[in-house]
Amino acid sequence: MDNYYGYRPFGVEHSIIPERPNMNECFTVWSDQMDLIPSAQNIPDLINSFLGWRDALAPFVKGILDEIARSFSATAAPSFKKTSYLQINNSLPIPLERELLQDKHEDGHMVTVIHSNTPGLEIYANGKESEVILPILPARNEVVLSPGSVLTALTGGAISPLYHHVRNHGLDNRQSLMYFVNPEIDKPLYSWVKSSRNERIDIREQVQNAPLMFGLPPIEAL
Ligand SMILES: O=C(O)CCC(=O)C(=O)O
Ligand SMILES: [Fe+2]
Repeated sequence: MDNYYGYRPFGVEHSIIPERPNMNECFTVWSDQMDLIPSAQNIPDLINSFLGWRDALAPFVKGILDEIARSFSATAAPSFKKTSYLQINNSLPIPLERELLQDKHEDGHMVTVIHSNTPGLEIYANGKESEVILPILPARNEVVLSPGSVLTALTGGAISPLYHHVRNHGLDNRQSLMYFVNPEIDKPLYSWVKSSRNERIDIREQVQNAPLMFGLPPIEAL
């Protein structure tokens, strides 16, 4: 797929249906694979800021995931660097008739670390069908950690995915920066909790194929 690494224009990615694309353009940095980004050599400052942010977040994410894994009697969380990526979304200024910049979704990853500079993000506080929808705006020195359906699979359903959408406030300078964290898939990845048939399920296919729901290609181990 063109436009998967580096700059991705508006129109490629959707949350529910392709006819309603997410109203933002993106820039993504996957793993350490700078050679996949067109013209990366011309934008070293941008790339280095992305990697600096990723390297600051990775130990924090590992600490939290290890703690969760241990509470389910797993030794540690799976490695995640090669299958995870940073993405900045630049929201497009559009008329308020379009209520949502991104429709309701969960990210389909293990966790997402989010920071945004202006309001818009709203969470379904009591699960997918929640009637309580709360705006979330991290302070300048805060991030939001959002669980996705891969963590749900790992925990046998104990941790639900956090459904959210992005409201259009008609702002012309809204950016959000996400670290989308996926477990590596070079060897079987078993859920931490046994199924009702007393088995541990290999969840690699789920990890790999989750982005298809947004019109994006499967996860690759880079
Ligand atoms: O823009 C935001 O605040 C969140 C973006 C988001 O949910 C996503 O890209 O998956
Ligand atoms: Fe999201």
